[in-house]
Amino acid sequence: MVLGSLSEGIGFILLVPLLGVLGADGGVGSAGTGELADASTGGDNPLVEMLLQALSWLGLTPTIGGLLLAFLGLVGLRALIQYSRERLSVSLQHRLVDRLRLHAYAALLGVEWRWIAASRRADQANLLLTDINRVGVGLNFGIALLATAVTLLAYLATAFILSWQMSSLALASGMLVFWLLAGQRRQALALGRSLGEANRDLQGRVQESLGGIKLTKILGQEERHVCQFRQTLQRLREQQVRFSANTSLARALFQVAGAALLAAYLYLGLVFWETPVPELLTLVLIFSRLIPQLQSAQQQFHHWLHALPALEETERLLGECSAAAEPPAGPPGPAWPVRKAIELDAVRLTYAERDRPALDGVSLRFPARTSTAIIGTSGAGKSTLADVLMGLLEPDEGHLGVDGETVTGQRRRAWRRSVAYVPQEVFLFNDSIRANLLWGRPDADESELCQALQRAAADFVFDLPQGLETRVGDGGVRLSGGERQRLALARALLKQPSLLILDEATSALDQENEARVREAIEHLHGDLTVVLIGHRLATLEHADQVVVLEAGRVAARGSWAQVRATLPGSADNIAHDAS
Ligand SMILES: Nc1ncnc2c1ncn2[C@@H]1O[C@H](COP(=O)(O)OP(=O)(O)OP(=O)(O)O)[C@@H](O)[C@H]1O
Repeated sequence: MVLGSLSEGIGFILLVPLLGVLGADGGVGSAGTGELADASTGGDNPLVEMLLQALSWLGLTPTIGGLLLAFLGLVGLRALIQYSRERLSVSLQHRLVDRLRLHAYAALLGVEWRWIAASRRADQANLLLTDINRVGVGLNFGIALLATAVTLLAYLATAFILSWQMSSLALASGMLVFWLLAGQRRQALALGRSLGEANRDLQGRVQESLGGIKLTKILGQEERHVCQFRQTLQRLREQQVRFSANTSLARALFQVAGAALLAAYLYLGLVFWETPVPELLTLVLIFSRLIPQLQSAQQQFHHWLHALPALEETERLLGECSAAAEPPAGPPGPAWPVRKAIELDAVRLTYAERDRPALDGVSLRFPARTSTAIIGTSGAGKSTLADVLMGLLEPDEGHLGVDGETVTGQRRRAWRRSVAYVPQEVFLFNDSIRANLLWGRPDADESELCQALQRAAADFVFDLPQGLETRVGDGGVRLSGGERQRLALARALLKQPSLLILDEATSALDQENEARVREAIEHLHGDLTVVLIGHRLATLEHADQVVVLEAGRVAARGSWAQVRATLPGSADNIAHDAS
């Protein structure tokens, strides 16, 4: 950067003797040889003298041809340096973007579930896809600004050596123009903020409308979505157009101010200070380069300020992620077997911005290798209980324990490796059935995959033309709800968990398949601990223990017969609702 600016400064100083030849001697110095007449070439400027001496020391005769060659060489050197700087800057930008993206992605995955559940997915997607990219672009402008600033310094230093009066005037005027454009810069910052909001809106809109596209079609609301999308796009476009107008206006103001300054310098130099023509022409040349440089600096600063809100937003979200980060996972260890029981001891948990606790002093015991059914009205706290049981949520009070060991901090992540969970809304990756199953256990072989499918009553896979290689589509859209649930159960079983939680996981099954899955679950009896949430009556009757939750509290507990006796009528109603 410094070398490039130096070459530029020296190059312009070399123009002084050249212009001296043309201006003062009216042509070449020594006829025929192209050598310069010594006194007139450098004027009385010590720096020019020094440069000429350095050239002759290098064995180069200060001829017009020699000086022009040296000038060309310096311009070439500067072009090479600029080319390398730009390449370096772009590669730095991409490396920063990739590293920041990876860091943010890992940070988002490592954050507490409570934070994830409370935050907006669109903001996280916007961080990863748009904001971090803007940070990279901002960095590129920042580096360019630094390079321009160094070049500007070199220009100024050269100009000061040639004529300190004009240089001071130029510097003062440049600072004045810069100060006058402060409003434009404030606007660039504000527009950068609004662009961030518009991007987040767009991200949210796209995610929501594509996620709910089926509902949109059923409700016949396509036009409404298009209209909302158009409004969001319009808002985004407005921000971009306003920023572009703001940048163009700043550039135009600079151009006018630059031309006015140049005219003023010429006038003052010629009429008042009687500056020698070669120096004046060099100064004109320098200033005609100085003004575009100042203009570039202003534009780069503008773009940097416009990208700054993205950096602030990235910092804010990463700060939140690090404040809400789960303790580190620790090295992967062996499966965590349950020998005696999983226990909840006086667990209390309240979600943010909620007055009422979702779980209020829940104490339960899940003996190893038995099944427990949890039922309760909607909002009673069943899913929250499941999240605590699998170590996803840390209770505010009380604790989760396995065989007497408290599962907290780092141990929560270790425990989760031994837990499998099948929710009502199954998630499948847009990949083959095989790839989806292998998420359960990456090293499972063919016979283990087949066995898991059999156990989960998912043998429909073998009748598909492409079998395990069948692609399931976005979220498994190419399969029926029941097929998705059975695949998710097969994936859970492949994990060979110590605790299997089925959260309304057979809701989409017909009676025949539900009976087959129930049979599969019954076969698991004695192998692993099973927790069934909100299941059908037939399942409840076979569970070793039934727990009824009411408003976050345990209302009844025992065998299905005991629970019915404790809560006559209401237990039946709840079970009926779940069916
Ligand atoms: N992420 C969350 N943020 C704030 N409140 C929540 C959150 N998740 C659940 N709740 C609240 O906690 C309470 C318990 O919810 P939970 O989902 O555990 O109930 P549930 O018994 O599983 O209900 P359902 O049978 O309808 O799924 C409810 O009042 C619910 O509104």
